[in-house]
Amino acid sequence: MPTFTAKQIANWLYKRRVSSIEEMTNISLLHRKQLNEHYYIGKKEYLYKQKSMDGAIKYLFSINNRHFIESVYIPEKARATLCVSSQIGCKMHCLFCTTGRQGFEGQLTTGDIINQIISIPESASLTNLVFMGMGEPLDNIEVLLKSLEILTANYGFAWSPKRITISTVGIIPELKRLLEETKVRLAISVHSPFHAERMSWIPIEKKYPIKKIIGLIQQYNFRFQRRVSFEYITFGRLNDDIKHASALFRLLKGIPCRVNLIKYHPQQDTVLPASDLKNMIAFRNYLNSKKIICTIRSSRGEDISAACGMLSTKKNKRNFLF
Ligand SMILES: C[S@@+](CC[C@H](N)C(=O)[O-])C[C@H]1O[C@@H](n2cnc3c(N)ncnc32)[C@H](O)[C@@H]1O
Ligand code: SF4
Repeated sequence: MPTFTAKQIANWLYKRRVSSIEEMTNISLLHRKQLNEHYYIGKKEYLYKQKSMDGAIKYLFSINNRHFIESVYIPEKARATLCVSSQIGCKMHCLFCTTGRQGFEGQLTTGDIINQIISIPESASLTNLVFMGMGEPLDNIEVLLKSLEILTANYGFAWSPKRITISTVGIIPELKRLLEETKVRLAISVHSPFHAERMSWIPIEKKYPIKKIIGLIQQYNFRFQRRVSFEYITFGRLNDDIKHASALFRLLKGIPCRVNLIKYHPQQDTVLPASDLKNMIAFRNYLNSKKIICTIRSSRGEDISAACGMLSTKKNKRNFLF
């Protein structure tokens, strides 16, 4: 096919967002027939949705009719964010995370990631994307990079990379690729400034310690356009005291960043205690006094198990397997 057909196809897929090759009417009949012989458009409707009292909406998608993933639409005053999944389950087994408890069931494809964005009714109103749904995005790096290209390229959605945040526990070689090959925003899940403690909650700390992750981040410039933030779940009497706040300050010293304190969303068979708001406020105030911008992130969608770390599609196998 002539080179310009690629541009036409991208236009039909990413700008017009068609559901079938037949709809690509400026491509010749012969070429549409050839395309149909080798390809299909992976646009798929969601299976089910649930709305939270706070307005967040959780969408359930089927993957190959055998697995399930969830995405969460979060409307706010001035923005509308979609929390996207990058894997079916997760291999990282973080102690506090329901997705981690589900275990790993498979990788998503680039199509599966893009489909979450284009197949929700609120797609056109989205202003931001956060890869904070199911899975560890850097553990699916090729697919992540390809998705980011489609989202930011002129031939694709042409979004500014400033509108996209990748949240990660910090897999160092892939983190380096993300930093080198894209300009998206970064959110590092820290949760403890201490090696042994972080390792007891996030097993990958053994291989990729937070100190080394910070060492890598220090090599890049976050002073201007690009932003890095650090996510910190507060667990009652475990990591929510001033000793931790001061160690976190020393760890992050010199990096222009912000810290987001996250309320712990307990799992059914909870093993960790949640923190008091009083302690979270004291922690935040300590970091603010040290000139690190720190905020307490409000939880969204907790009543429908859509808040950070609550996504799991284990139960859907019973309800939706055909
Ligand atoms: C589900 S993860 C997905 C992205 C990536 N795998 C990561 O860990 O950063 C998104 C955020 O939710 C947090 N999280 C996980 N379980 C949580 C829980 N039970 N309560 C609050 N936040 C949780 C993670 O630490 C992370 O900051
Ligand atoms: S917190 Fe992130 S990396 Fe850890 S198990 Fe959950 S999804 Fe995976």
